[in-house]
Amino acid sequence: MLIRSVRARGRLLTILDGTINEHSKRRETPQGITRKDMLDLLLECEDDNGRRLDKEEIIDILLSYLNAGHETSAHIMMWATIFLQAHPQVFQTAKEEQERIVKSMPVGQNGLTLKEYRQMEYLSKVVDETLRVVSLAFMTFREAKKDVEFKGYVIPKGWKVLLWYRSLHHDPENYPKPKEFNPSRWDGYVPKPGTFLPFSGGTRLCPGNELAKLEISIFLHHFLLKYKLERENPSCPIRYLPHQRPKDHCLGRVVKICN
Ligand code: HEM
Repeated sequence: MLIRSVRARGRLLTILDGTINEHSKRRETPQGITRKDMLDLLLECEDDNGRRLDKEEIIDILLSYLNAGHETSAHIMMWATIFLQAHPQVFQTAKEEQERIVKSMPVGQNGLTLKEYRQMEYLSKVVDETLRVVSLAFMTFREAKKDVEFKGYVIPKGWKVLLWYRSLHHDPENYPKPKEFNPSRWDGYVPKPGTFLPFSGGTRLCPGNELAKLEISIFLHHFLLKYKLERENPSCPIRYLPHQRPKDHCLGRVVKICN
């Protein structure tokens, strides 16, 4: 297992190394770059002393984005399809919203734009509710930079604090009947500060949070309009580590329901 993962890392490093070289060369051509992407920004950014990131540092950042941004969104997409399929009424309401959005698109428009995305009010609640119930990033650590007093206790400087997001999201005082998947609980509801942190908060807030919600919503838009999920073992037990998922990896079929 360890050897395979070291080899896989080696292959990834070769690919990313090639991509960076290619990108750097393209930046030197007369046509240069027409549109900057994340790699351009990483190649350009400097600290206060004018030092730029070296190739190894850029590769580390790209790898951390790849890890942090892939499995997370994919798992939430999977759970949203599971919940939608298990709650036909929610599925129907979300589907009708997407049908309305498609109907209101200007003739000739091919594909979704931000305008349509912003109209996905109910779907956004489906996504938030999925993030809450699943709490994929269920905990993290922080270190106290100075003595901190909290609810009559002192957390001494240097101590590590374990933040258990799932217990926040499943606290019945914040979310009545917390185990229930109920997107309508978000109707007109603004969570109290610190009670909804699927992407963490503060300076380490997930930088991919808006992108994640966008890609999950686009995926669900297409899923709702054209597909359904037929699970092989709908009551399969859940495995919680490293990420929450059915033990059978959600074995089943995604079936096309119309053209
Ligand atoms: C549903 C999807 C996602 C969830 C639930 C999620 C959740 C989180 C959480 C809770 C953290 C903070 C961890 C901590 O406080 O220690 C985090 C950090 C991070 N996430 Fe996400 N994330 C998601 C998608 C993405 C995407 C799409 C990207 C990038 C394309 C991304 C990139 C990152 C990075 C780079 C960090 C580290 C930030 C730092 O340490 O300053 N995430 N994410």
